[in-house]
Amino acid sequence: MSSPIIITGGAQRLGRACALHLAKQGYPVVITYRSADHDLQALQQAGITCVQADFSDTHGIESFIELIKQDFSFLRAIIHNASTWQSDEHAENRSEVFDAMFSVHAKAPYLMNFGLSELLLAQANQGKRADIIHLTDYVARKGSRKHLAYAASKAALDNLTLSFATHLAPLVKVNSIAPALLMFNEQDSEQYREKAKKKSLLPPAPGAEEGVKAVDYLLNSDYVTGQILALDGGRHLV
Ligand SMILES: NC(=O)C1=CN([C@@H]2O[C@H](COP(=O)(O)OP(=O)(O)OC[C@H]3O[C@@H](n4cnc5c(N)ncnc54)[C@H](OP(=O)(O)O)[C@@H]3O)[C@@H](O)[C@H]2O)C=CC1
Ligand SMILES: Nc1nc2c(c(=O)[nH]1)N=C([C@H](O)[C@@H](O)CO)CN2
Repeated sequence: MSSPIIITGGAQRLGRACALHLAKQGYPVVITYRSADHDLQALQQAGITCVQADFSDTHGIESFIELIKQDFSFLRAIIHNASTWQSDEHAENRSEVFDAMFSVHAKAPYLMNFGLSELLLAQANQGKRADIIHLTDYVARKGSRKHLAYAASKAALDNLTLSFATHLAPLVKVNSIAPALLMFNEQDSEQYREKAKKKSLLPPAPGAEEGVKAVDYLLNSDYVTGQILALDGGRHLV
């Protein structure tokens, strides 16, 4: 029996696609969800364990860590996918936006990686692969005009990739996947979608499958760690 893979924020979009794909490969998958308005039944029917968790504060993060440590002795991987794309542009309380961005994108991965490292190392000490994957963002290295705290928090997460890769080597690989526009949101206007086409060399919004392929590549590698895998359609050259 394989050890479980944790995917935070796995009830929709990229996290959901990864969870269904990895469950189909035979991994036990544990996803976290924050709000109840998701189709969890389809995930549960696929054999995926769904755990309610909110990483907006330290108590929520530490409660989740304790729950996982109670239920499991080994972990195959942790995929830190949970995220909120919050703008600062019209924020009434920028302090709250900053804290929210850094809690989910940096503090949660930081505390979970330390809190659950024993389970990853136990997996590796059996001679099996163990991985941490941080979902970051192209804007971590470019900055953003409308999502400043978001971009800064994703940059912090990319830096944690470098530190944890060293901290957990050679037993656990730690990498980032840094997408640019992978998927549109339902509310994105036609004008926004058209404008997006000019921002990358390749057609934008390839869909969640592009992220799933990147996760598969990293999980199956034996020589990639401390890397930031850009999925940006050549945006950095535009
Ligand atoms: N989509 C894209 O084009 C791009 C995505 N990325 C990154 O890739 C990853 C996946 O993107 P995408 O699928 O669009 O992500 P989503 O915006 O769909 O968010 C994924 C999940 O994160 C959960 N979440 C948000 N905040 C919290 C929190 N405080 N505690 C716990 N869970 C939380 C949400 O739960 P709930 O719905 O229950 O609130 C949501 O279901 C993200 O890290 C994102 O930043 C980077 C660049 C481009
Ligand atoms: N948590 C999320 N992060 C991001 C999203 C999203 O929908 N949820 N979307 C983007 C955009 O696609 C952006 O890359 C467009 O330039 C960024 N991050």
